Amino acid sequence: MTNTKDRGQNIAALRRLAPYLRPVRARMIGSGTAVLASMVCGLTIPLVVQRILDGPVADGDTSGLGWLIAAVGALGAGEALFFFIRRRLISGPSTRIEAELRDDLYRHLQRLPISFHDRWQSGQLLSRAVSDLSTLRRFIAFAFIFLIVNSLTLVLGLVVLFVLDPVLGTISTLCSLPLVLISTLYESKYAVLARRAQDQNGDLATTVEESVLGIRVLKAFGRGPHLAGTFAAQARELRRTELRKVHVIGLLWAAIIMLPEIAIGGHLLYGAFAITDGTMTLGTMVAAVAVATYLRWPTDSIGWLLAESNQAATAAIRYWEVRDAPVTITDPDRPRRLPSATGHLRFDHVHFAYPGSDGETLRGVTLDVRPGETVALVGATGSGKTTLTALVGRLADVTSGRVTIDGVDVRDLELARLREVVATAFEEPVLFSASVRENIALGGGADVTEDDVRQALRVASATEFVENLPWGLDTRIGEQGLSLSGGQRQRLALARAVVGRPSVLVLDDPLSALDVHTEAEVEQALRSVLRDVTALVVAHRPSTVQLADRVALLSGGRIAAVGTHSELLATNPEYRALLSTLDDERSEVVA
Ligand SMILES: Nc1ncnc2c1ncn2[C@@H]1O[C@H](COP(=O)(O)OP(=O)(O)OP(=O)(O)O)[C@@H](O)[C@H]1O
Repeated sequence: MTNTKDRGQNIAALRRLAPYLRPVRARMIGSGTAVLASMVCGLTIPLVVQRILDGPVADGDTSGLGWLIAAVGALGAGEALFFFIRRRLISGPSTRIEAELRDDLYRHLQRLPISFHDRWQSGQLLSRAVSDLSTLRRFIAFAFIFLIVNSLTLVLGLVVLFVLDPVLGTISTLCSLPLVLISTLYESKYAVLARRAQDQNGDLATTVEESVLGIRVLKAFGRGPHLAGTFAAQARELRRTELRKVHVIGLLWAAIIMLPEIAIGGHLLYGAFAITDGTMTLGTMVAAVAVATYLRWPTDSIGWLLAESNQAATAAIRYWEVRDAPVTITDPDRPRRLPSATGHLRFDHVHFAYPGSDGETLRGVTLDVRPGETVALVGATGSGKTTLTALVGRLADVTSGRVTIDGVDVRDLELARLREVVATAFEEPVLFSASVRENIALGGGADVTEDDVRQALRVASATEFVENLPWGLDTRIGEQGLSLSGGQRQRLALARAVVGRPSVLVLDDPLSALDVHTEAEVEQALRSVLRDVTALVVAHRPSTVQLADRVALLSGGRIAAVGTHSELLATNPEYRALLSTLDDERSEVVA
């Protein structure tokens, strides 16, 4: 029952690839036909050999031998030529399909909400985007076609054997039948192991990725050997699964290899008696053995091809698991226009709960940030500041209530338009493996000019250090900008946020990695930016609070108080207490 269900699931996952195959089906059919033609050539050679043995050799008359030898040569050349044509025809389509599948996966990953990425390990996504898709390419280019062609060749070969001699045909057919039974038995076992191995590959990729990204932490805490132990254990697990796969497929192979040998043995035994009795010619027996030998590859390969197909089905299932993940943050059906945003940002009775969590993180936040105003968001750690800021650019959607810009619910705006209006700089300034210019331009869409980039650098007080980089704006910064200091990365992230001249700027503790001197510089620059935009700034330190016109205190999932820094200091004990801990942390850091 389960087998049938699994097989159904496997086939369904592979059938869903049909739209990708359709545009290249002519080439695929051409490739299949070429390989079939190649095999027909191969299968015909034994029949010519039969003619040679039963004709010129038996009669002692070599007059027609030349043509027959030429025919063998031509068939051999045809076999090779058709095989070559197959390869030429299929390599383009299979790599094209792989690229399209990969493109679509990547595009989908970009559209999936942050909640999806929170749940999924990046290594699992990586292994699906890389190794699973290579498995699918191999399947399309090879296993898929050969599974069909080899089965056809097997049937064709059996027909030839029947024509040569019905008994020989029956012997080979009887030896082929157990193949079906063995393959069915083995298939479900192998499918489970294939899935396990592919998942374990993903886990391994996650460990490698995390340890590379976190290499500083691991070194600083001397935890490298510990993680190496974890990695080795995972690698051993994977090896065990691979060995079990080899064991299962080994049994199948042993059976599959044995069957054609038994058939050949049967042919020789029967043929020897039949020739002695005079009911069979030597040429027929040699031809039959040659055909049976030729059928060894189509038969032997079935096990391997089934393994490849199984692996491909697992890869397809894993691929569709990601592609089927719903895109929950989408463009509205009827987007509203926001011609020129003034940047009036409002949170209106906003509630938010993380999927799967027991309680709400935000329980009715109402906050008004007027055009051009800067509001600092202050709250204890874990109070929901980052969560609240994520709702502005729709990195997550409110559970209830609404966030509006100039009176328009952010969910009613086209996402592209919303993200033009709203720019965010995160606490962790992630930079990409690209030039400084490209990293900054990323924040402003396609029409960012050189002047925009330079202006953004000035605002973020980054001009000087960028000019001092070996190739200035063209300097490639490493993965995550690892070759830059924390403060430099943060300033580039800031430049990236302001380059598109957004109306609403969301800054999640943008000054956390700056030293006192640089902080003062960036703060000064920020003041000038903040004059022109509406800004919501998560503040972890008193100096950031000073940048704001007003301060909002987030506590218990609500805005507990709003006022100027000095008002809140004077009137709100919770704010005072919070600020004093921030002050303490700050002085500890400075000390
Ligand atoms: N992806 C998530 N899934 C479930 N819960 C989450 C997720 N991200 C954050 N939380 C929880 O939501 C709460 C608020 O987190 P958030 O990061 O918004 O707080 P914060 O005020 O920004 O904290 P900090 O000042 O430490 O940066 C925390 O209890 C946190 O554990």
